[in-house]
Amino acid sequence: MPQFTGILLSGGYSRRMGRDKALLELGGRTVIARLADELSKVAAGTVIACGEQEREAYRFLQLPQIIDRYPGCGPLAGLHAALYQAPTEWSVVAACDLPFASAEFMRYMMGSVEEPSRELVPNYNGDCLQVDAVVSVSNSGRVQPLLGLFHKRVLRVLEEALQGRRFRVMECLDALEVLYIPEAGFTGGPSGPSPLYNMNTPEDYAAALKLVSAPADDSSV
Ligand SMILES: Nc1nc2c(ncn2[C@@H]2O[C@H](COP(=O)(O)OP(=O)(O)OP(=O)(O)O)[C@@H](O)[C@H]2O)c(=O)[nH]1
Repeated sequence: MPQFTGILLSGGYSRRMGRDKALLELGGRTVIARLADELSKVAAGTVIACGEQEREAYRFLQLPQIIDRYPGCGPLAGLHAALYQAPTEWSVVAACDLPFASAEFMRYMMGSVEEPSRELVPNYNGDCLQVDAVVSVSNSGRVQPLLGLFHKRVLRVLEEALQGRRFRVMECLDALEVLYIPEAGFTGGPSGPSPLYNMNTPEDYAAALKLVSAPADDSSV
């Protein structure tokens, strides 16, 4: 299994939430602290990818902060800056709007790049291609690139997109060899909220609070 750098994506404006999503509390911890804990279970080291303006607010985590090289350009810029600095070839990224992203789910994705030979997947011609990224797909069929694994070789595509002011992560995926990992195949974690639960609005936060306070599903009762 290759080593991974953990990237905690936590810049941006949280416009829809109206306040910093990363600092919202869920189950007695801030979202960013929850995710830092999960990443620490699977990554060789974790960095916070944020803008200059978030530096102070996240200092309490005592993690290295990687500041966007393209400020104000969204998640793609955070991913780009952190991959650029990452000491490992592969990184695992989790965004602060996915508060239930779990180490178990990250391990499940990592299984797909466990052995170097498995980095090669046959395409429709039967040729073997080298995987550049592994991204998750929710049960509703939504691709979620901000819980995924990225190899440093994607930097060229990311850099070109940022230079060309094309800021959509999904658009970059089109230029990469991507392995899509369905949430549906994930059976490894404790029952609970979906690791791909997406939290962007106050309503999403209210629903997330209910999810953490819901009693654990115990089928033995
Ligand atoms: N490093 C970095 N991370 C970002 C940036 N913009 C967004 N993110 C992170 O990427 C994830 C997805 O962000 P979005 O929901 O698309 O954007 P947002 O700015 O957080 O929220 P909205 O303003 O409501 O769109 C979140 O975890 C953000 O913390 C950015 O410019 N730099």
